[in-house]
Amino acid sequence: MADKQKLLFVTGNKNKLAEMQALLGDHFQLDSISIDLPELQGSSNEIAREKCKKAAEFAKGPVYVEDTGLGFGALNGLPGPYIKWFLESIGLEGLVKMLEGYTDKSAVAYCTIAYTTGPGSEPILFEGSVKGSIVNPMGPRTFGWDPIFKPDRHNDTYATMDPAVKNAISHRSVAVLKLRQYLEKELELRRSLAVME
Ligand SMILES: O=c1[nH]c(=O)c2ncn([C@@H]3O[C@H](COP(=O)(O)OP(=O)(O)OP(=O)(O)O)[C@@H](O)[C@H]3O)c2[nH]1
Ligand SMILES: [Mg+2]
Repeated sequence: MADKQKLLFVTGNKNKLAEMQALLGDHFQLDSISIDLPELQGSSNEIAREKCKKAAEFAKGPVYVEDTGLGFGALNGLPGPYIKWFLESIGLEGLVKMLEGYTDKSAVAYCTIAYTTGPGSEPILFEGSVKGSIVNPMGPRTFGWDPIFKPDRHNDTYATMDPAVKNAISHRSVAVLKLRQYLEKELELRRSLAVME
C-alpha cells in the first residue's frame, strides 16, 4: 500500500489534536507541532487565515490550523471566536448564566480549517458548523464547552455522547471531511500529471 500523505497540524490544544487524529489518522500521517499561535481579533475566517500564515512561516512548509467558535443566537453570534477567553474567565456555569435572561438558548458550534502549501501561499478555508443549544453542564469536563453544547436532534451534549458519535456529527468532522476531499483530489491530480510526464 502507498505511504500515507503527510499532514502537519499546528495547534496548542491536545483535545483538538486527539479528535483530528481520530478523524484523519486512517487517511493521512498526521504530524503536529504544539504552538499557541497569536490570534488577531476578527471573524473566525480571518483568525484562521492569519494563524495559518504564521504557522507556515514557522514550519516553512505545508500546514493546517483550525479555529473553533461557539456563537449564541441571543447574542448575535457572540462569544464566537472569543469563546476561549469567556470560558477561561467565567467557566461553563458563567456561559450558561449569560443566557439566563433569554428564552433563545440556540447556539452554533463551528470550525474553520485553514490549509496552506507553504509560506507566501494564500490559505484555503474549509468550514463546518453544527446547530444546537446551550444547556446546564452534563458529562465530563474534558474538552472546552463540550458539556454545555447539545446538538439539535440529540439528547446528549457533546460531552455525554460517545466520542465516536461526536466525531461523526461534529463541526470539526464537517470541516475535516472537506479538507480531506480537497487533499485527496489534489493528490490524484498530481499523480495523473506525474503519469503524463
Ligand atoms: O467543547 C469543545 N468542543 C470542541 O470541539 C472544541 N474545539 C475547541 N474548543 C475550545 O474552544 C476554544 C477555541 O479556541 P481556539 O480555536 O483558538 O483553540 P485553542 O487556542 O485551544 O487551540 P489552537 O488555536 O492552538 O488550535 C478553546 O477554548 C478550545 O478548548 C472546543 N470545546
Ligand atoms: Mg487558539
